[in-house]
Amino acid sequence: MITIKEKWEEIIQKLKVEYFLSNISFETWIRPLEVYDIVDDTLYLSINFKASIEHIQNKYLLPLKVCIAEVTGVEYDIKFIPKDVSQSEMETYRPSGETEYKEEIKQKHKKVNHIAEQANLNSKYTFDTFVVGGNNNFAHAASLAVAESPGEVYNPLFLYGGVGLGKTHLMHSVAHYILDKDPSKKVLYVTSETFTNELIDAIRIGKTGNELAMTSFRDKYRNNDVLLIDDVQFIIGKESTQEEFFHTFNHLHNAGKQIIISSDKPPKDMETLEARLRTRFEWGLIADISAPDYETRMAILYKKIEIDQLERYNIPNDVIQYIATNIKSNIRELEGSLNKLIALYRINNNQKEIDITLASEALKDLISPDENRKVTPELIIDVVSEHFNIPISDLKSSKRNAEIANARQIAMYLCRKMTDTPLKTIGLLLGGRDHSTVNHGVDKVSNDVENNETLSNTISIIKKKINPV
Ligand SMILES: Nc1ncnc2c1ncn2[C@@H]1O[C@H](COP(=O)(O)OP(=O)(O)OP(=O)(O)O)[C@@H](O)[C@H]1O
Repeated sequence: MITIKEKWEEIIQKLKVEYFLSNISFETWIRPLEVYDIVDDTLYLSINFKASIEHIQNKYLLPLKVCIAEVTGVEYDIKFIPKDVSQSEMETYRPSGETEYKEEIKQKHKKVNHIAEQANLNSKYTFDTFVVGGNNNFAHAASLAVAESPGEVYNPLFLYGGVGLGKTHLMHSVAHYILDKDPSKKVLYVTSETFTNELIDAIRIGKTGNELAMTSFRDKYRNNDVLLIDDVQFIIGKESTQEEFFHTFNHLHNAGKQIIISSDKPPKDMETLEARLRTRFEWGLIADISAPDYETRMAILYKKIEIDQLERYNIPNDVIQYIATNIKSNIRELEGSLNKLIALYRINNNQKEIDITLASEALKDLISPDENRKVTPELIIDVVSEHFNIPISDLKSSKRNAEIANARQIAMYLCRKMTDTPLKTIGLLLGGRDHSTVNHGVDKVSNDVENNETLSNTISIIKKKINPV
């Protein structure tokens, strides 16, 4: 309590700076807040007017939580109460009974988690797990503003930046935040690949006389309060997809629904994007995410250690610094190297110490950001695994279920088409398969790709991920 009171000025000044509060907002809403009491993990803040509670709750609850946690190191639940509340009234603001309260929260979480899953959201991608640094603070503040007032402030919100820098993480954070506040909101996250493939299917089925296919496609995408489209660069050059997306966009925008888009570049640099879509993308706010600086990389590594409970490995500081120094331009790789380090340590039955030597072994296959990305079979297998969200170990295993077998054959096909690697070597890299199995896989995908437009779309997207140039 004393710490919070002592640090209160520091906390609210941090909030003002980091969340770009105007003087007026700061003086009206934040300055009058006072620390009233702390009970267990709940911090009670008093407010001048009862009527302002809802507004402050909606606008400033999360920023306050974040700043208090950053300054004091403690995450509190926050409750706002009117300034002149009496002790007996105070009880009405407290949770009625600890057990019922916890049960209520648990049930709410369960319900929201289920809704988030249906919206295709990754439960790990929230504002709480997102590290804010100089590279992303503008995008973060914009995302938070959209999360607080969807459809009202920046519409669309267009996030762009290089591979693995947190665009998807931020989009999902906004969606989780909105659902947490109001689980009745309809939220949908899709990649532009899914949008394109579903459109291709709807058109194909429509041609067989089934008119409902297109209607249900449109219902799915237009009947939302928040639509998130990831990696929109992959719809470029596909006329019918751009056309349909244009109408989806207009429909949602006219209805005041929030659209969030991510891309690897800003609209002005998307050369073959139709002009009418480009202008629309520029209507709202465009925010970029760049590569993180050293301090942010360190903070991300520490956050990951905390979230994945890796403290028990006692990873020395110089090892963490070594990773942060060497992996500079892709946060996915930053996280990957930490995972690889732990995997190496465990493979060696915890015999080898976690030190710089082990770390350099873990990092040796990672592409140096300064070098041009060389297309190797290893890289292809990596990208395919990530694209289909299937672990590399499954691609190499003897598992034969359709999803895995399909991804494995696509990896074979791409290794053959994009590199000079002999069939035998591809087979070895994919779990010791013989060259005739690889040959069969390559032939199968080569044939299917001729007749299957969704497969062809998927493969062209994976190719761009492997070699963006
Ligand atoms: N600021 C951050 N704090 C914590 N984790 C982060 C941050 N930025 C990215 N990450 C993590 O890095 C990984 C890659 O991020 P994400 O998938 O959001 O990148 P992306 O920009 O969407 O990449 P792509 O261009 O490949 O779609 C994720 O695991 C994400 O949680």
